[in-house]
Amino acid sequence: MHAHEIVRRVRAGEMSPVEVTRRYLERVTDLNPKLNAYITINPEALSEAEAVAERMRQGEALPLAGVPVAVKDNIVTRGLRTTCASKSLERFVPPYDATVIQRLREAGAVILGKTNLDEFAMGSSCEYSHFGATRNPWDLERVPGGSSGGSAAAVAADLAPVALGSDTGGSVRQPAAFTGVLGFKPTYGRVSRYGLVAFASSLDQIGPFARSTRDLALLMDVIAGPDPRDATSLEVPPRFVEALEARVEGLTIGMVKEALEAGNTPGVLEAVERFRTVMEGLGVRFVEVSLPSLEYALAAYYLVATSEASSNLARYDGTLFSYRSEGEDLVEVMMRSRAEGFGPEVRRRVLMGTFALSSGYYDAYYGKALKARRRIYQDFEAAFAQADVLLTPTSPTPAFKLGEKTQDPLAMYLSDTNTVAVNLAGLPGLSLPAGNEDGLPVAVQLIGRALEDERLFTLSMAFERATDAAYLQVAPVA
Ligand SMILES: NC(=O)C[C@H](N)C(=O)O
Repeated sequence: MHAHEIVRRVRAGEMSPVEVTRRYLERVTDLNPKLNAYITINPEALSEAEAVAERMRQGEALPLAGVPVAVKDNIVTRGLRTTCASKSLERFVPPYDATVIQRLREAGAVILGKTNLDEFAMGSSCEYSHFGATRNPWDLERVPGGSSGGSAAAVAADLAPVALGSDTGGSVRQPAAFTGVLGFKPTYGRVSRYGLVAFASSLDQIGPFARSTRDLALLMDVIAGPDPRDATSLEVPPRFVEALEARVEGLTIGMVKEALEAGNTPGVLEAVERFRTVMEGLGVRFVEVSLPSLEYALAAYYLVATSEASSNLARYDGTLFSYRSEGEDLVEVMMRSRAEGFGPEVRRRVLMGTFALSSGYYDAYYGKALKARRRIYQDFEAAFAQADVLLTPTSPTPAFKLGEKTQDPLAMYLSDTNTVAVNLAGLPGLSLPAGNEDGLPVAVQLIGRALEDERLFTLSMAFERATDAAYLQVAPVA
């Protein structure tokens, strides 16, 4: 079901929040063994749904009345374990809710469970999880993308109407593309990061998944907005649902030349063309734009992200809340706890980041990456002088097979080419399904100017209305 339908039916008294939650829990029990989308089911989900019903009886008007939400397991939930798919946090039960969780609860949503991810959100396939890989509901031999693969798979298979993920370099958009759902990465600062376990703090943003633009907007209106607990959050009120009714006529979309040149599969290019044709029919103008420094984005991203990660992950030393190993003295305990608590990709990233920041190498690596970041930002500014919104494929290929890239980290990193630049520049990016290739979904990415997030929803809604929206159907889990 769509979240907006649930809200309507619950408010009309046609269904109770408990019935809705029970229905989803049954589906999860049925299908999660095949998908491994959830790490933990919230044992309190039904009683939380009952509490929502009680609030409605008291007359509260709740924008997400009775909507079950799946939450990526790197967003902290009070009393419900939050593992980051890592052995190091396997038993960590947070004493507080992230701001987004608090806002969801206030809005009447029910936290259904915590979804699988690549450990600490580091990966593009959801295979680097201490709890095993998540599978793509369109083809169980394929990955759902990552790192928010569990949230994407859950929404695609309707094991939740909507979900939250986090996006540092594409972790919401790429899995959304691989599973045929909508995924959105807001402008840096529009959604509070308080309670999101930090990976790369200058890039991380929480973002929603849904099977309709309206649901995506409903969620954004609840989770976005300033938060005194996150100094980087911005004083900009969310107006996403309102933006669904705005007009697209007269807008200009810039096709990013470099992203459309090499490496895309035919199905991905067809999806871009299809999107263009549909939108031209609605009066949108298309021009070609260039981002010459896009070729440095991946290198810059993997330096900035790993450098920040090496610092952020220093806290998991076995002394406070993470996995603790044995040892002769404190240093040995810390070293062993980290070596045993972290999986291979996290260790690789911490090593790369520590190296990039070390004295003697700092200027050559981290310093240079910051310069490239600046150039990328300037390229975007120039492109936005010619167009209101930019267009690229979200990912150059549809979902790949399980195991296909785990032995080759570089090949894995390459699936992020089009998404990482958006995080480096702090811009909003929306992935929307626009076609398929051999039965697998493919998607386009819309990139907006900073703080013009809502415009992407206007375009997405127009595309959804103009097409038959059959691409938003529930995945078969086969
Ligand atoms: N975390 C992300 O946004 C995904 C990216 N593939 C990474 O591994 O860093």
